Amino acid sequence: MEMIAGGGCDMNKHKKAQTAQDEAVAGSLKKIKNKFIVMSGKGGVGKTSVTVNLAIALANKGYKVGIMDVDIHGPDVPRVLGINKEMLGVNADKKLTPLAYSRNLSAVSIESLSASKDDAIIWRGPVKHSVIRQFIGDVEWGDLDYLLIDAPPGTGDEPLTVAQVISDAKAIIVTTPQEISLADVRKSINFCKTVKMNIFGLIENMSGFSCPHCHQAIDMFGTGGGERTAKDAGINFLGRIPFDPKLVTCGDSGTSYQEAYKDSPVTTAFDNVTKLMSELI
Ligand SMILES: Nc1ncnc2c1ncn2[C@@H]1O[C@H](COP(=O)(O)OP(=O)(O)OP(=O)(O)O)[C@@H](O)[C@H]1O
Repeated sequence: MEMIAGGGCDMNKHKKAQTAQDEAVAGSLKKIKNKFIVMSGKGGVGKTSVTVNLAIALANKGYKVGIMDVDIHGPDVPRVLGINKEMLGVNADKKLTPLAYSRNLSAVSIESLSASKDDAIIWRGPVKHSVIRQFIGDVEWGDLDYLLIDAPPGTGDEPLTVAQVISDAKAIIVTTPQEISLADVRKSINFCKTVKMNIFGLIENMSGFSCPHCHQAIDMFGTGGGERTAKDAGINFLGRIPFDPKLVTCGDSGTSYQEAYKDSPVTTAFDNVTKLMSELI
């Protein structure tokens, strides 16, 4: 991928490239009906797991779905989808072709551009901004019903770039039920207000655990805090995803949880969230 950021001696050439990329970005976005950025105030609350599973649930319903992994420093989407051995292709128009997970679901991640998966990426904000624009404009996304954008935790360069470049992107905030996570959610809500990004709703992840032996419900991190926070902030509560250790093993091995555990409470929860999403848009 040719970088157009980082300065250049020929200003005219740079401006021309910038205009061509603006047009490419606008052209790609025009073909995508719904854009959602999945964000959280705190790390490890399950953003990637939620993004991937929402995408699979939507694709299973027949929607065309793309995942754009803008977690530049910790790109996990290809691994969780089980397509981390593949690299992005290039088509006849010199556009990048996303990784195909299934007929309805494709993904783009920085992970699928670098041959060495263990390299640390050390980029400043402007380079990340440029890469995210290229992930939109230089990728042949085609017509999509949903683009889900997996952002790193917090309110840094990546969500800021998404807010600036994709003006109709809406935020889905993921939290766990503990008070510490909920405090961080309030920061994400304030970030969205500041950058004028609509908040589509909030999902409470790791919400309750059903003991596999006695089936008793155990509230490991509490439950209901997400719904209360959503209500207080006047935003949609999209649902609760229960804690299930099998999600960890599936995520680590790149196996589809929803395929393996079709009737589980987690699969049902993702199905319900995606139903609600299509009702609310
Ligand atoms: N509902 C759940 N039940 C059990 N484990 C879960 C659940 N959701 C996520 N996990 C596990 O929690 C860990 C963190 O999840 P994940 O990587 O999706 O979080 P993240 O918010 O994207 O993390 P990061 O801050 O690193 O971007 C993973 O091991 C994942 O498998």
